[in-house]
Amino acid sequence: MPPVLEVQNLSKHFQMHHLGQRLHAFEGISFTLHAGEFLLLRGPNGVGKSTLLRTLYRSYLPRAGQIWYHTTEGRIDLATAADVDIALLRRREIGFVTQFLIARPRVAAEDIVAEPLRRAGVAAPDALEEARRWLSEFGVKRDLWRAYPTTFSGGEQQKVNLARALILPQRLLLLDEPTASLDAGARAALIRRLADLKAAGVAMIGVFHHPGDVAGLIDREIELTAKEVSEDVAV
Ligand SMILES: Nc1ncnc2c1ncn2[C@@H]1O[C@H](COP(=O)(O)OP(=O)(O)OP(=O)(O)O)[C@@H](O)[C@H]1O
Repeated sequence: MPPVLEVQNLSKHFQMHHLGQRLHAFEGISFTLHAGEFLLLRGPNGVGKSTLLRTLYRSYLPRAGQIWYHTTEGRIDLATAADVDIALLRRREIGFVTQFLIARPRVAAEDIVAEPLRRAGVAAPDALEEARRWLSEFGVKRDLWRAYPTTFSGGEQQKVNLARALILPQRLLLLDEPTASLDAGARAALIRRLADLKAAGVAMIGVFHHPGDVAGLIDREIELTAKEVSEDVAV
């Protein structure tokens, strides 16, 4: 079986023009990830963990390196793929889970959660039933299901976000501190869901404030180390 992801010599820096400096987020990262594997990213604050996840998701472009994502039709380099291909992969195969919900005005919590299933062709009543099951699983109170999350507390928004992000198994999940500010019940529900997804073959790369939460899931770890800031000279 080919891997899901092969990352080769990936580097990223930020050009800080106002300071005349360049900040090296990470250098020469390489790893291979197969279906059902869980990779933990570790390291102190500001070392580049979120930046690496965002680069893999192609929210950021790397300075150098390849991000080979293997599909049934061959492999595609996420570092250089066309935006249209990235959009398609994000819709169908690659998920990014953060603690932040982008709540839209006047869309009910249960509709936000059901949307990925509706898009995948699931009939509306079935999608809604499944959405309610996940809202319940993550501990969102029943009387909030028809309400608009724009007014929810931070933790409630996060639960809606997780229910939506994890309702449909994807091939690759990027997890950026999804447990931050969750209560114990929701944290346990999240870990159960991640374990089920892993067993179903979903490959995952995650950053966790408390890695002990996911200790039973981790197959491999990468420790990012602090990089120097250098003078901003032309490359
Ligand atoms: N868009 C940006 N422009 C400039 N610098 C940035 C940008 N995004 C991140 N950085 C810088 O890159 C470094 C790495 O940030 P990142 O958020 O990846 O760290 P992290 O390891 O996830 O930190 P934490 O554990 O605190 O969440 C930080 O010094 C940050 O200020």
